[in-house]
Amino acid sequence: MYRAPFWPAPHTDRPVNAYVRVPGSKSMTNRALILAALADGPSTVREPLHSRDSALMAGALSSLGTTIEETADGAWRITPGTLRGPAYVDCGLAGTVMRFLPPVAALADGRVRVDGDPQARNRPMATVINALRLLGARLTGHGLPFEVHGRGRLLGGPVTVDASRSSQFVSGLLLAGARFEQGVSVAHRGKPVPSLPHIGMTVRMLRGAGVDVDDSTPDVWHVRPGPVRAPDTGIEPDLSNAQPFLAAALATGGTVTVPDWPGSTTQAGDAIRGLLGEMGASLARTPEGLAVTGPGRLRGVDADLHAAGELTPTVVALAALADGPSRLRGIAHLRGHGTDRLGALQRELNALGGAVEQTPDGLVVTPRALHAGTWHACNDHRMATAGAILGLVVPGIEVDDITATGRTLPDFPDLWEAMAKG
Ligand SMILES: O=C(O)C1=C[C@@H](OP(=O)(O)O)[C@@H](O)[C@H](O)C1
Ligand SMILES: C=C(OP(=O)(O)O)C(=O)O
Repeated sequence: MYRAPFWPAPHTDRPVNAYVRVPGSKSMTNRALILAALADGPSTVREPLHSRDSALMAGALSSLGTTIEETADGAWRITPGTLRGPAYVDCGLAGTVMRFLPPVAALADGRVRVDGDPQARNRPMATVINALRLLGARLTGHGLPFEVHGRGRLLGGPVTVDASRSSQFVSGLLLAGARFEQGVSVAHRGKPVPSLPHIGMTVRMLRGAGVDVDDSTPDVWHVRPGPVRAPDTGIEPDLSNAQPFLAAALATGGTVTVPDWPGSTTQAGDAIRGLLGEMGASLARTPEGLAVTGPGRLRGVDADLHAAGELTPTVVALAALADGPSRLRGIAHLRGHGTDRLGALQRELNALGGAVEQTPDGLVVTPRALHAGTWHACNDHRMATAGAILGLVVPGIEVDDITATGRTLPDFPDLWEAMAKG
């Protein structure tokens, strides 16, 4: 079996000063691909993310009959086709593929088998499968792997789901909903839905494609049936992928600038600005981009990350280096991310001498002197980048599999090494 070589995390005694351009947003790229495949004509996705998660989405849509061509400048030209099986969809470990693709597969004519990495089988999926059944689809199975037996159309209509474990359950149904005969009305019942900005992104992008969406009542979303007119879409830089680089400025007391930070955005990752500010960073929008400068003393935080849980591994890495304890709340749903992120962060940090405790809905991090050791990425891109942040200031940390970053940022090792060298 192939084993990735351990990656000695670059270490520096100097403040990092760097300018780092990050590629396109995973969440926007994969939504744009779905909308383009469901549209009534060809469209172009400019500056898409090229990574494992987006390649899996493109591959899945291609296997269902969509034509996706790469242009010389790395854009994707997408020509919708009649959706049909038989097809095989590999979700890898990508939540966006496993939650967004099945409603599209339900519109296909023929059998579609959906599977992913062995670890993906632990991710919550029953909500998607049950909702599609209630909307008129025929599926076999209760989680990955499962099969969708489509008839080329889906009735749609009202459905109630419990989306407290993932906002992606809602986004997936909304993205395909305009193509259901009755559209879709999704009502959430249960504990609060996490990652709400991501549903905001779904709604914004649907409206950009001419779809009528009513989200005026909390926890209820109506998508009217009608055509999808995918516009040519430019993808913003991935703000969740920018976070480890910005964190390097805080960890080392340096300055990191990320160009093209959007003035306004639906990306949940934008919340990193407020968190870094609370930890003591100064932030400035300069002509070059968003510049973040680390403080002399890094402060602990008490933060509710319910809306932007994907920031947790970075915030935990910084919290472990801070001058006081941190409490992170509202993130019980991270136990169902690519790995159980709460368990993994606790285990990996404590193995290096840290003091992390789990609470029912989060983590308490008490800074301690950390020592050299191996950081296990658990196939999770954000676990891998958290190990890299710690390695910048703690000598002798190696990440067991830095290729885990390939899910959303295959260039991470090169970008990080260049940043650390200065
Ligand atoms: O819709 C999306 O693009 C995403 C939604 C969020 O998922 P959860 O709601 O499952 O946290 C987020 O964590 C994930 O990285 C991307
Ligand atoms: C949780 C994440 O991804 P997903 O749910 O899309 O796999 C993430 O990117 O942090």
